Amino acid sequence: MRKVFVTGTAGFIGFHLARLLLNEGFEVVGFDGMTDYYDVRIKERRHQMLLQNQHFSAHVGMLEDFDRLNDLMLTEKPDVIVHLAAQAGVRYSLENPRAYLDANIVGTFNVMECARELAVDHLLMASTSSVYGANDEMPFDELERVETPMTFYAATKKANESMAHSYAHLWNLPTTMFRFFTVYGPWGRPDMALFKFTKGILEGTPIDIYNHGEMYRDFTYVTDLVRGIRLLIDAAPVRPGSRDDIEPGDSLSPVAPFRVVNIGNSDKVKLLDFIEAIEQECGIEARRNYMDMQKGDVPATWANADLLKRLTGYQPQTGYREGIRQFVSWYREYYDV
Ligand SMILES: C[C@H]1O[C@H](OP(=O)(O)OP(=O)(O)OC[C@H]2O[C@@H](n3cnc4c(=O)[nH]c(N)nc43)[C@H](O)[C@@H]2O)[C@@H](O)[C@@H](O)C1=O
Repeated sequence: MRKVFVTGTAGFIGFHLARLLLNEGFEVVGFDGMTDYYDVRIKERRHQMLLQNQHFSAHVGMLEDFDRLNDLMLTEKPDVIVHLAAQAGVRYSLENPRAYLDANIVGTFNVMECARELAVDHLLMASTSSVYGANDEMPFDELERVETPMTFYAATKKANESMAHSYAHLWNLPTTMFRFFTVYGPWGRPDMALFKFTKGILEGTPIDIYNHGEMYRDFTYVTDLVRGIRLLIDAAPVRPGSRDDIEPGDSLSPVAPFRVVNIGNSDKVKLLDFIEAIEQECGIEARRNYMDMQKGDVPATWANADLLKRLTGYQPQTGYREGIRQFVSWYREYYDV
């Protein structure tokens, strides 16, 4: 049985990925800092659910604590590492940039050091569509320049991509970085739009509408997203012999077994339509509070997911109405409302 070390298993995406890998017969070693950026109880519940499977083990520790992380890695000797733990969130990075520096830069460096030492078969790590920053040519594809991060969060993820490329090159470490597009679904993060809107609508409190509703996101359903990750585990990049070996449209580096891959639904949804679907699902109209654009926010994201399709044969497919239906149903059951 192959062993996968997953960081961030008490988090939203890590939880779903671990569940999928366990269902497929992998052994999963989970590592999570249980930070209190949002309600820790939901993180504990996610770990409790995973622990029902005997092939899952949960370890609590901070990425910044290299000795702890490294000791565990050396004991477990995973075949593959999927690094999802991070300080996430676009807007919080204006309030507390240091949390991003510590978790995303130092923490990711520590994971890379472990991966190098163990010479794992494949290191896969999370980046974000936020690295596309001020780019306005849509849909976003992996080959375009990403030189205009609009928040420090995006800057740390962009830095992670560069850091990882250097290690892939120097140590021949097969590395894939995912650029996620606004992921949503059951067990979602309480700081994200869908959670906040659903809560506000069900409780009858006003919800803020940024940029007067002129916002677009490529909302990606979490079950689709982790299916993409699962398939990419088996698609480790191989260092090309020369530039001519790289297929057009592939982000493979000419000098390293390294690539970045968008995982998105390839559908640009207007935020007002998204909110309307939540209202319909809840059977309650939202009290709307129109506001200006928030500092650091980007008006639109939209993924070109051709590379994911080419590498895995898979393409996310859940529409936002279905995804919202699943989320609201989970939310009502979880909070008993
Ligand atoms: C890929 C990326 O994905 C996530 O970032 P995000 O796209 O900003 O996701 P979200 O669910 O927070 O926002 C979606 C949309 O909804 C708007 N929005 C939010 N919060 C309120 C809110 O409270 N009110 C209103 N009106 N709009 C809101 C917001 O302006 C945006 O148009 C991160 O988790 C991040 O970790 C990441 O990497």
